[in-house]
Amino acid sequence: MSDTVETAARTAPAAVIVGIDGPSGTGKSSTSKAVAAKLGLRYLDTGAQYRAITWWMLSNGIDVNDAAAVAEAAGKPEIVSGTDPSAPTITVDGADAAGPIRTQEVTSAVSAVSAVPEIRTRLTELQRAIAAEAPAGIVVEGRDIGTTVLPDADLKIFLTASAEARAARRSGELKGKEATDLAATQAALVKRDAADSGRKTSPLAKAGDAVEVDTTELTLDQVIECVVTLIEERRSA
Ligand SMILES: Nc1ncnc2c1ncn2[C@@H]1O[C@H](COP(=O)(O)OP(=O)(O)OP(=O)(O)O)[C@@H](O)[C@H]1O
Ligand SMILES: Nc1ccn([C@H]2C[C@H](O)[C@@H](COP(=O)(O)O)O2)c(=O)n1
Repeated sequence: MSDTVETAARTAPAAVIVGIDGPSGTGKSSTSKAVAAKLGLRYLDTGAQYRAITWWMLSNGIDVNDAAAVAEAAGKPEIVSGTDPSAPTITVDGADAAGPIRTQEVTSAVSAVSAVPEIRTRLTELQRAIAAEAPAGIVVEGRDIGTTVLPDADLKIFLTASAEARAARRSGELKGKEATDLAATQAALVKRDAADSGRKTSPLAKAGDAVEVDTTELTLDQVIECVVTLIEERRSA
């Protein structure tokens, strides 16, 4: 090994694996993307993968409430995630799925599809493979990253926020909506959280060794700063 290569190997920080979990609208995606971009890490949105497979089921006429039919089709679509935090991508069988996976139809169906064990096994394997290939490390966000997908992650974060704050954030994304929509948005968030927390296989849950960050009263910049500080502390420990 040349001196230069040897010095670089000694000084380059080891790959860092970060898992960020939490209920819907707590800021997982915004925080994870920004933290990964700041620290030169890859970024994986596992919710986008569950949405993508749900979109494929709906597009192929599979009844998402028929767990046996969903399980039988679980291995069929090819899901590919691009992990550049400044331009994350998701394709299904080669087609760009970034737009279609955000429709109300997919949002309403995704909890049923993601409760099917065969779906979880398939995507958990994919997520572990992506994390293992990230040279400098990766920020992976979802619902079961700390408990199931990456139980040996260097840092686990569990983001929370009040249902009111999360609904207000989501409504802010949909400018021009009436006040009554805020209540409907909150009810939909709470319903999806209950389904995600209540399923048998790898439910939404805080890992025992995760750091909980309540973002209700924090700006997004404050949450990003907090997570960056926690990662730097782990790296220097
Ligand atoms: N601390 C914060 N303060 C104010 N707004 C925030 C904060 N964190 C995130 N947001 C905003 O809240 C909305 C939801 O954030 P984001 O999509 O990151 O949440 P999420 O936890 O990934 O949600 P989901 O699980 O539904 O994908 C976005 O519009 C984002 O800009
Ligand atoms: N690790 C994960 C990530 C997501 N899901 C399911 C449950 C969510 O309601 C849905 C969509 O996720 P979002 O885009 O809102 O982050 O996907 C899961 O079960 N496990």
